Amino acid sequence: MEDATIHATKAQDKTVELDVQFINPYKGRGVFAKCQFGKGDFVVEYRGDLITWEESQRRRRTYHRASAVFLYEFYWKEKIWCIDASREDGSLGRLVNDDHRHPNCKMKRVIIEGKPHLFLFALREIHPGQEIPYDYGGKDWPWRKQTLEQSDADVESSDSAVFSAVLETSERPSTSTMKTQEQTIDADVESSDSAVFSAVLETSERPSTSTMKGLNKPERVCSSVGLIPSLVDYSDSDSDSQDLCTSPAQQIESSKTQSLVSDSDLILTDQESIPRLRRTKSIQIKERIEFDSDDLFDPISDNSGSGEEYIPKSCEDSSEDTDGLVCKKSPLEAHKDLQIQAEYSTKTWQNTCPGPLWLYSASTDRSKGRAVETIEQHGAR
Ligand SMILES: C[S@@+](CC[C@H](N)C(=O)[O-])C[C@H]1O[C@@H](n2cnc3c(N)ncnc32)[C@H](O)[C@@H]1O
Repeated sequence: MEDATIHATKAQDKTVELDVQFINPYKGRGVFAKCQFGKGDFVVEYRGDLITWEESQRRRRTYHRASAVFLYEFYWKEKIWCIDASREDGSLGRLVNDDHRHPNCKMKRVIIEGKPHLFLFALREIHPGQEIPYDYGGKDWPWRKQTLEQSDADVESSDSAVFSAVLETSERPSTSTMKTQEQTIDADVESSDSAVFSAVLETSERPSTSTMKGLNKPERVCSSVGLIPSLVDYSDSDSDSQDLCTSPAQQIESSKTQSLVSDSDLILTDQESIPRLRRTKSIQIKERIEFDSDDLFDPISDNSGSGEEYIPKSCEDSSEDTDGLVCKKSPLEAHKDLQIQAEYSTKTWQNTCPGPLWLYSASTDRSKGRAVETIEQHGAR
């Protein structure tokens, strides 16, 4: 634990013991052990901006989904907090991939000097050359639904543009003015081979998400398009001082015995359905400072409210982390982007990737609360 605290305090990774490697275009990069780790060893911190849940929701609405996946939500002091690791800052924790079958690490929330940190600890011995994965939780991650053969086929069918797009670093998106309303897309996305199709968006009031309590089980709208699972770990245990007496390995073992929260505890955020929540214990270290949530807002380079909409300007920006098939803007893919781009006004959008040019336009009849959207193919560029 001392090891973790030292690294967290210095905001340093174990660069001698860990390595980043490009795995494939589908999975992107991953973190690998260069040295042996023992069971219970601190491996890496999931470092980023500590923000409130409200701020994370705001960012989630403005981020491209490739960035939104780096928002890790967790429960602490009866509130949901978030570590936003979307910035490509060279830190390693953000690059650790998911493996729910054979994870060799586990994420633990650790409080150091009054602030929560997310640390990965080894669940067992990790040998040099092995990848460091942990269980992201939930069950809606797209790769978990795919067979190995499917993802291999995806990788093989990916072209060099895809390859370089994944290799490139992703940028923090600028701004967006997307509304916080649910959209139910009534379109036959299966008929995505047609050059032109239109979709009707029906708007509906979403329940207030300012508090978790009292939320009904969300309906899974847009399940065929735009489902973005989240990194979440909502533990409700803040009084874990007894954890100080146990090693991380013991804590990890004990957390495995905790019961899972039922599906009825799922909450819905603006663009996603959060997968099943997990209950884990936290570790408390020298809680000295009472944390003031006002300190947590880090506006970074965020221009929200400028009225500017986020438009992908490159292949990297428009990459789909969910399936890795970037730059192949089929109507289905473009349709997914509609959800990110959708706003209740008239607007146009076009993809910037090689291949056929897809033009998207949307206009809204505000009085009826309906948007009519069109995607049109304009041949190869
Ligand atoms: C927190 S990032 C991890 C780092 C990422 N691989 C990268 O290169 O930036 C999460 C993203 O990694 C990819 N990923 C993580 N685990 C994966 C897995 N088991 N199979 C396929 N892709 C995975 C997905 O694109 C996911 O959205």
